[in-house]
Parts: sequence; C-alpha cells; structure tokens
Amino acid sequence: MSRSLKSTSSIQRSQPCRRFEFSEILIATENFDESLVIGSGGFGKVYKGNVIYGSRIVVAAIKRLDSMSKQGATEFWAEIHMLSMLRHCNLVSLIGYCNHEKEMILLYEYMPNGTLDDHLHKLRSPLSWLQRLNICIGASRGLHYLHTGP
Ligand SMILES: Nc1ncnc2c1ncn2[C@@H]1O[C@H](COP(=O)(O)OP(=O)(O)OP(=O)(O)O)[C@@H](O)[C@H]1O
Repeated sequence: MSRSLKSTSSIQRSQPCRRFEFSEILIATENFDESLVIGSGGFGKVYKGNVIYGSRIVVAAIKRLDSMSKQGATEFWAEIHMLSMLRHCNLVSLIGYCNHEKEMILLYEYMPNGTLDDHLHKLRSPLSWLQRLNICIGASRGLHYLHTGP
C-alpha cells in the first residue's frame, strides 16, 4: 500500500523494525477478533490494533499470514529485510513483525484515511484534480525512492 493519502501520525525514521511477541499481537488484536479486521489481501487478514513501539502506543495494521495464502515464509522474510531498511514519507512504514511457531505477522503503520481505491471507487466525495495530482506526485516519489534506494 502506498501512502499517498497521508496520515497524521508518522513513525520516526530512527525507529527500527522490531520483533513483537505473539502475546503482544494477541492483546493488540483481542485474539484476532473479527470486529478488528480492516481488510484482506493476498497475505491474509489485516487487523487494526494498538501496540507499544518505542515509548509510544501506536495504531498498527497487523497482517496475519493465512495458511491458505500463496505467499509464505519467503515473502514474509523478504518484506522484513527490504522494508526495515526503507523509510520514506510516501511509503507505509513496517514497524515490526512476529514469528511464532507457524504464525507470520507483519505490523505496519496504520493509514487512517483509507485506500486510494476507496477514494476513487467507493467513497461518495470525489477527489479534486489537485488531490489526484498530489497523490500521483507522492506515489511517484515513493516509487522513485524504491528504485534508487535510501
Ligand atoms: N497500513 C494500513 N493501514 C490501514 N489499512 C490497511 C493497511 N494495510 C492494509 N490495510 C487494509 O487491508 C487491506 C488489504 O491490504 P493488503 O496490503 O494485505 O492487500 P493488498 O493491498 O490487496 O495487497 P496484496 O494482496 O498484493 O498483498 C487494504 O485494502 C486496506 O483496506
């Protein structure tokens, strides 16, 4: 997910991606309560939950690998290795991960404004052309950073 629709919170550049205990994930997701599911993708369900990060409590999007997913350990570790080195204001930050027995869980900074898809196709208030232009510029900056590196 790109971060063209900016959130108000931001993860500090200096904060590294950290390993979370499974017990922390269970608390944050209230034992993977369905009421906290905010979406679902190729990796699995995504939950919204509060976690302790550094000295703060932050809202996280918590992606839990589904055993039926075509993605697996290779994609999980690749995501951690790649995203833990990258920080850019137009990319969603990976804040941590949890690997416990067969559980593979990724924690990202929560984006409160929804997805670009929501704004283009689902929400009632249409984006202005200026907003669309700024989204294109932000996405391009994020992509440029991914191509050229930190
Ligand atoms: N950081 C986030 N903040 C808020 N909501 C998120 C975040 N990440 C994912 N979501 C929600 O979960 C849904 C699924 O996201 P996910 O990234 O798993 O799937 P995707 O974007 O379809 O990508 P893919 O299927 O290629 O993994 C999104 O559409 C969005 O609603």
